[in-house]
Amino acid sequence: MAKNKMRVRNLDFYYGNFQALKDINLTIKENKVTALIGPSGCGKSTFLRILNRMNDLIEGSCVEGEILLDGKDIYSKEMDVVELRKKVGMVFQQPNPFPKTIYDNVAYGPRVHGLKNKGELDRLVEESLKGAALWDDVKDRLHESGLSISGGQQQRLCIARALAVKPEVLLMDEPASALDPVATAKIEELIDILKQDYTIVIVTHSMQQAARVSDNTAFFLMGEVIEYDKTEKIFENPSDQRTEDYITGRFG
Ligand SMILES: Nc1ncnc2c1ncn2[C@@H]1O[C@H](COP(=O)(O)OP(=O)(O)OP(=O)(O)O)[C@@H](O)[C@H]1O
Repeated sequence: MAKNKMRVRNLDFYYGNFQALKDINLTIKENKVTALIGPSGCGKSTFLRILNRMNDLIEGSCVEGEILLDGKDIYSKEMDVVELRKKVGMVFQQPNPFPKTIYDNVAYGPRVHGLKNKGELDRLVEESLKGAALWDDVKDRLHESGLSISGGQQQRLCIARALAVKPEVLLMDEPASALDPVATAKIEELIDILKQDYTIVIVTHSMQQAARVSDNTAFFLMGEVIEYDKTEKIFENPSDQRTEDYITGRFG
């Protein structure tokens, strides 16, 4: 039985007066891939961002309920948000390397957290690029711009940048939707490898992708989780008619 890595209880979320998430309860299992699916605007990205408090800066937003990481409430006063984001990293839809060298992109996080030793940084950059299956592509051009490589490579660079601070959970918001099929397949293969060491939560618009990469799937609809179960169950024998309608393409 996989351990619970994150646990969400009775979560409500508001943008001002608009309630974007309603009474969400779900558990994210360690070293598994959890996919969030559902039609546009149903709250998937909002939910993902709550998991590392990326929504904190949105004026007028309000979180109610409990979100636990290893049993600790991430919204409690004692929680250090910088430490939280180190543990719970994020990769976005559009590859967004910094306009810096490949090396400096990966070294950025560790440097912010105080690592100065060149030998250690070199090792960490190599290890992170290997972890993101990018080392062989870029090992001879570490001092070229992170923007000089292909879109798929840029996305793997962003994954390497996230891995460099040694996170425990990786949040991915449609990480392959801006990529071609070959680059997408590489990201999917990588996700399969990364889950040995990390807990992954991925938002995807592609049901095929959710079916291919995830262990568990949550179906969101209008701010609610309609069904959350093992991925095979969701796709082969969903319990709720609305899930079935969505996965068979009857709406959304
Ligand atoms: N900053 C914001 N302020 C106000 N409302 C917002 C904000 N961000 C999102 N919303 C609203 O919250 C709801 C959920 O949005 P969210 O982006 O989480 O959905 P989603 O399922 O990720 O959609 P998509 O698949 O299109 O990215 C939508 O109705 C959206 O318009």
